[in-house]
Amino acid sequence: MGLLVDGKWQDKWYDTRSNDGKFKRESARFRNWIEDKPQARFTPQSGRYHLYVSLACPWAHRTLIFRKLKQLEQHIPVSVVSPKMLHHGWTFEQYPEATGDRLYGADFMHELYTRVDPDITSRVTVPVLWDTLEQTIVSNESADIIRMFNSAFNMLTGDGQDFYPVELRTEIDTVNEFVYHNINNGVYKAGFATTQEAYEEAVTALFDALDNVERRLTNQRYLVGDTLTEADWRMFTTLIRFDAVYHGHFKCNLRRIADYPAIWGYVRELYQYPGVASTVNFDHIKVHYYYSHTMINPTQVVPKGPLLDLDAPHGRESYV
Ligand SMILES: N[C@@H](CCC(=O)N[C@@H](CS)C(=O)NCC(=O)O)C(=O)O
Repeated sequence: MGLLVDGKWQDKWYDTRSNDGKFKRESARFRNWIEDKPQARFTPQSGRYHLYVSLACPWAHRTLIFRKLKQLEQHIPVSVVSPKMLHHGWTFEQYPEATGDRLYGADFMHELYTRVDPDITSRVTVPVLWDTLEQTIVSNESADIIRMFNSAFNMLTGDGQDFYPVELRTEIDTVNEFVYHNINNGVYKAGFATTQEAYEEAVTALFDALDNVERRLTNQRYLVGDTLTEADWRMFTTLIRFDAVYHGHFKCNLRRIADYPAIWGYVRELYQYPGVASTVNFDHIKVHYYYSHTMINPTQVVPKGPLLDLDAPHGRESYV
C-alpha cells in the first residue's frame, strides 16, 4: 500500500493519526466523461477503452457488473490485478484469475498513473478506465464509470436498460449518499480505524444503516421501490463481501448479513441476477483483505469460511 509523490512510489499506509484515528477516503483524481456527442473529447467507440480492476475491490466490482449487464464485454476489455497488494500497491503479478496488464505488460498499477503524468502525486486506485487513444485515464471514480456504462455506449450495444432513470434520480441520489457514507465507506471506516472511539462511531453508524435498509427491504423489493437501479448494485458489492471479510477482518460483527432476513434474500436475488455471479470471486476477495492488510492481520492467514449458500431460493419475487 502506498502512493505516488512527484512520480515516485512511496510505500506508506493511510495516515489516520492526523485525524483522530479516523480513516478518510480521498476523492478520485480523474473525473472525465465519455459522451455520445460528436465534439466530446472521449466518445464511445468499441475497443478504445480498457478497464483495470481488482476482483477484490467493491468499487471496481460495480464497474464489472455494469460492463456485464450493459453488454460491454466485447467493447471494453479488462485487465485484472493480483489480489495481493503489499509494498508496491496493486501489481500485475501472476495469480489465478488475474490477467496481467493486457495493454502494456506493466508490473505495477502505479506505472499506469505515471504514464499519464511522470510527475504525478496521487493514490493509485482501481478501478481505472483507460483511454488507449490518448493513453490517459478517463476516470478512476467507479460512481462515474457506472453512469457512463449505463448510457454512453447504448448506440453501440443496442442495450437500452437504464439503471439511473430520470424520474428516479433524486431518490437514487439520496439513497446513494446514505449508503455510501454509512455502508460502502462505513465498513472501511470501521476496519481502518485506529482508535476505539473512531471504530465504535463507524460500526454504530454502519449497523444503524443496515437496520434501516432491512426495514426498507422488508416493505419493498429494491432500495428505490420496485425498480432495480444503480443504488442496488452500488450497495450489493459491499454486502456480498460483508460476511466473508468485513464481519471478521474489519470487525463489523454486531450481526452478519445472513442474520437480516430481508437483506440476505435481496443479496441472493442480486447474486442470482443473470451474469452477476460470474463477477464475484471470493478467493480474490478474501486473499486481498486478509493477506494485504498486514497491520490488521499480521499472520496473513486467510480464513476458510464462511460457508454461504448464495444459490438458495431468495423468495423476493413475491414483492412484485
Ligand atoms: N473513489 C474510488 C475509490 C476506489 C478505491 O479506493 N479503491 C481501492 C481498492 S478497494 C484502492 O485501489 N485502494 C488503494 C489505495 O487507496 O491506495 C472509486 O469508487 O472508484
